[in-house]
Amino acid sequence: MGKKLSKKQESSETVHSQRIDEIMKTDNNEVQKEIKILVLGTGDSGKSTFLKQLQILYKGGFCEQDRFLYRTTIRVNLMYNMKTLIQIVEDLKITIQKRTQKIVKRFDRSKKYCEENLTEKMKNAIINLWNDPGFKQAYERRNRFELSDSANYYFDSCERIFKEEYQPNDKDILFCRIPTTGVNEIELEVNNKFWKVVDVGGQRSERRKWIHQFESATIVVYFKNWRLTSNNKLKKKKKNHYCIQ
Ligand SMILES: Nc1nc2c(ncn2[C@@H]2O[C@H](COP(=O)(O)OP(=O)(O)OP(=O)(O)O)[C@@H](O)[C@H]2O)c(=O)[nH]1
Ligand SMILES: [Mg+2]
Repeated sequence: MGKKLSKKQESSETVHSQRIDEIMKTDNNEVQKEIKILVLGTGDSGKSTFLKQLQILYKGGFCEQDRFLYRTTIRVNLMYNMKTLIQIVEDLKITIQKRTQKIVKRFDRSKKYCEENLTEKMKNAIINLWNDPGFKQAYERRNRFELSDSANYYFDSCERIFKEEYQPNDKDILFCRIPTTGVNEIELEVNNKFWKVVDVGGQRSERRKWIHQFESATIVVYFKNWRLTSNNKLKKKKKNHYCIQ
């Protein structure tokens, strides 16, 4: 009797154990299925650009609402970039044409640009200034200043960007710089696996938030800004101005 009961007990324990094994296997598979990639790096190193590329490659690109939001930023950035380039021309005392000097004097150097500054006059001013070889020379020397590497792309596209019906294409969006505050996430399903890619802000004030993201990270990817290599350190001199140490 006792022997029979023990056999029953044994088989029930085996079933129980098998069940636990199955649950653990399923749980393990679930955990393995979601891979969290934490993207770290200093500001302007290309973290958010990487997420945009993933959006294009795996999520069907950008919706109309996204494009509309980028449109305003691209236009406003374009004006700020020209304002910075004028500052570079002046600071470096680069020779520019007489006709261009007049445009510089009349250039609207607003503290805060918005869509209202997008006038025909502004568009012509940017195109004319950019056509001056002195401005191209200033752009080549931008590494001493806070001017985006993609500024030339937007200056070249000024006519198109100022058009009323302008809708940014994927390249326009990839080049658009918006410093991240907080956390951006994108979830993807690739090769039967779920990937969560987490992008954080790399500006100094944002870095204290990184610690909260490490816990469940499977992979950490660190992006490096080529401008900030040890031989090419940028030291802030005054607002918007950097110099190489
Ligand atoms: N030419 C070129 N430009 C790039 C490349 N990757 C990124 N950029 C540009 O460099 C800038 C990087 O900006 P973000 O991707 O917003 O940088 P980030 O690391 O997210 O910066 P924070 O959000 O401030 O931490 C953008 O203007 C991009 O267009 C690249 O491979 N080639
Ligand atoms: Mg970013």
